[in-house]
Amino acid sequence: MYQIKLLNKISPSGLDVFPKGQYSYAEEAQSPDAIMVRSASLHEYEFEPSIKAVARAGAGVNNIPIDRCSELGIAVFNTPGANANAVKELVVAGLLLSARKVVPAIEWLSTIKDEGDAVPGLVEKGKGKFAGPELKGKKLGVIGLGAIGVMVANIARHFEMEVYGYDPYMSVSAAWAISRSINHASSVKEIFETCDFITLHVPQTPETKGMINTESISTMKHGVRILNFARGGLVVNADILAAIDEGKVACYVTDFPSAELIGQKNVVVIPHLGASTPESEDNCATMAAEELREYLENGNIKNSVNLPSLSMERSGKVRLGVIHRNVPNMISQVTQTLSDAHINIGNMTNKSRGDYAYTLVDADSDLPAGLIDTMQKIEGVIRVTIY
Ligand SMILES: NC(=O)c1ccc[n+]([C@@H]2O[C@H](COP(=O)([O-])OP(=O)(O)OC[C@H]3O[C@@H](n4cnc5c(N)ncnc54)[C@H](O)[C@@H]3O)[C@@H](O)[C@H]2O)c1
Ligand SMILES: O=C(O)[C@H](O)COP(=O)(O)O
Repeated sequence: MYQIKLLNKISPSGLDVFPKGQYSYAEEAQSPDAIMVRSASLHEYEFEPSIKAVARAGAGVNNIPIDRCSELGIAVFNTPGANANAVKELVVAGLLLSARKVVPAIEWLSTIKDEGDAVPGLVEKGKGKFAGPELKGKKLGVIGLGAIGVMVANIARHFEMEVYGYDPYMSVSAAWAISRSINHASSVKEIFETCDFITLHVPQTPETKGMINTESISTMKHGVRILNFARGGLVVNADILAAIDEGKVACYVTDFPSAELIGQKNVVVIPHLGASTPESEDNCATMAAEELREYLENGNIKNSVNLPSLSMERSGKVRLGVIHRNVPNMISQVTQTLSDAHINIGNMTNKSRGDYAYTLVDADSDLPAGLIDTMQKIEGVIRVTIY
């Protein structure tokens, strides 16, 4: 029986992917084979030795200690694109909220709610202070052209915005999906200097952390509107609040609340609702559960963020999955261990990713006792699993 430990609320339609009688899932598990998580932080988590995989039902993996997982031989998965449409739709709302002052206007209405028949007149008299510009004809800069950024760039064209996109690592599939009418920015500086609206769609990494700060804001247009539906850490809150105070930034819309942002003028704070739709919660949970099943049952890897993608049709009697360092002589030592035990290899495949590599072997006969221990002791082998 495989045990899945749930560290966040996971959509039931994803949990239905796990066959009853073969899998159990719960918030507590004695010896979990895998973890399913959304935004809960695993940075302080003591991984049980039984854990072979972590599946993030979502996109961002900055809540997971990827390097530590790799060293423990734990495969980390995410669900690319599964919640992109939900985020895109909320970004559209964010664009409009950043321009049209709808939030403070609604708040103002509650101050005149006891004025009886005078309300309509007060509205017409007072609404002027909530006027805001249209999107049409304005320049939108999209930083990060992945699953979400491409969708945002494309839909903004339907508002007749002039769209600029920046992503030095853009994937081929994103390049196919983006509209030809999007202008290619060759540097992030070009986005900062050119655009009236800037929206962030990059992961939080050491490279992107704090990218919106006093220095970068100083290169932006006066009255720029900034949207952050990616991660709170991309923006230095104190710097953006100071820029709002000076009028340099007209509005900051963020999906990542913190105490200093809530209630501030010209800041719209949303409680991390980007992916909170039933559709995207189902998509993410289903994709994550399918990835886990494929890995736990067959050792096949799809959508891992720390190990290579690798799948092989099942053949032979026993399958071995070996996570090892990406250094010379590993494959030969793995195969030598099998040949020393007179085991014929029916099929095998290997792929590397950065410092790590993964070898899948289908053996034609049962493995003798002790073989796994012998293989596990090879220097550079991190984890050996039988499937
Ligand atoms: N608000 C939410 O609920 C919510 C939901 C989903 C994702 N997110 C956040 O949004 C991020 C993007 O999600 P996605 O699904 O589009 O991911 P993605 O991996 O499809 O796209 C990220 C893109 O950023 C690009 N990139 C990386 N570093 C860059 C840099 N320095 N400059 C420019 N581009 C860079 C990558 O090349 C990639 O194309 C996630 O990492 C996550 O942090 C938030
Ligand atoms: O990176 C993501 O996928 C989002 O931030 C969604 O997070 P959530 O699953 O906690 O809503």
